[in-house]
Amino acid sequence: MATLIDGKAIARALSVTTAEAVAQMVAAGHSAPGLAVVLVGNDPASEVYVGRKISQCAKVGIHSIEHRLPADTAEEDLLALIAALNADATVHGILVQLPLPAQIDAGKVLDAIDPAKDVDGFHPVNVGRLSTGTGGLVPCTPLGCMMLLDTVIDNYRGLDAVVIGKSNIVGKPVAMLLLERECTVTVTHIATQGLPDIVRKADIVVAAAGAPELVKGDWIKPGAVVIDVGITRVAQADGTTRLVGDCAAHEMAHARAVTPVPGGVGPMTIACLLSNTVQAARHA
Ligand SMILES: Nc1nc(=O)c2c([nH]1)NC[C@@H]1CN(c3ccc(C(=O)N[C@@H](CCC(=O)O)C(=O)O)cc3)C=[N+]21
Repeated sequence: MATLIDGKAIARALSVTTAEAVAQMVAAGHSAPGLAVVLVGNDPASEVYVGRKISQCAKVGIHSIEHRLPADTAEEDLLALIAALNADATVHGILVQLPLPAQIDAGKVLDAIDPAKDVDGFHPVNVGRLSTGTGGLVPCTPLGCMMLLDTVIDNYRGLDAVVIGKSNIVGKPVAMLLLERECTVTVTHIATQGLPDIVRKADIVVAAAGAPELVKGDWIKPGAVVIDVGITRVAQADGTTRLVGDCAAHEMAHARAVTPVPGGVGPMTIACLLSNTVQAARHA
């Protein structure tokens, strides 16, 4: 039976370390790290995630400031808020929840965040730093994926890693992190031809296509490690809903280890956000 990688427990352990780091900073006479969370509009999923981020901040001693803006906010008003947060010395991290409403150019907004406060790691400077392996803030979900992999793999050198999904938020940065560890990395996506056969070669599979149960059991090589980043709420016959990942979870028994959905990558994303906030505060 495949080992279930307990993302909840690993995230909890990381948050304990983060809380200790915060306590040390405060004991040394510094102010607590501050995280500004910006939510534009009222997408229900975003509200749930933002609420979770805020409550986790409180648990580790990070001072969070929530900025809620109406769905019809003009781009220039959001840019003005970002400028104010950049200039505010009590704010060490800035997170603008995505997706943004259609009238706002998300690229412009991410470009406007001070790279030193970009705890999501989405600013082009941090993307460049990741791709050259020269430090910077690393996106939370990819960082969390690597921490989960680290619990079952100690030497990545020469392993075949297949990433499914080419997003700027997960697919591309996680590919960079795997490459840094000297995996042979193949980045695939929903239009990749012969995807099952490519995945069959993988020692490590990171599924981040946002396509529920795309990856079947017979795509997975026996002994492979599977990180399931996908999280989609699907309706069931009885009218209730459930969360499903990008992998057919019940078909993964022959894998060496798998992450559950929920309880896998999701909790790590938030724990890494808190950890990035402390890192940004330390540098400041
Ligand atoms: N600027 C920005 N940064 C983000 O990091 C960001 C974002 N925008 N927009 C949306 C996505 C999605 N995301 C998740 C965070 C936590 C869980 C999470 O905690 N999931 C739990 C609970 C799932 C549930 O019950 O809903 C789990 O998987 O166990 C999931 C998804 C962060 N995102």
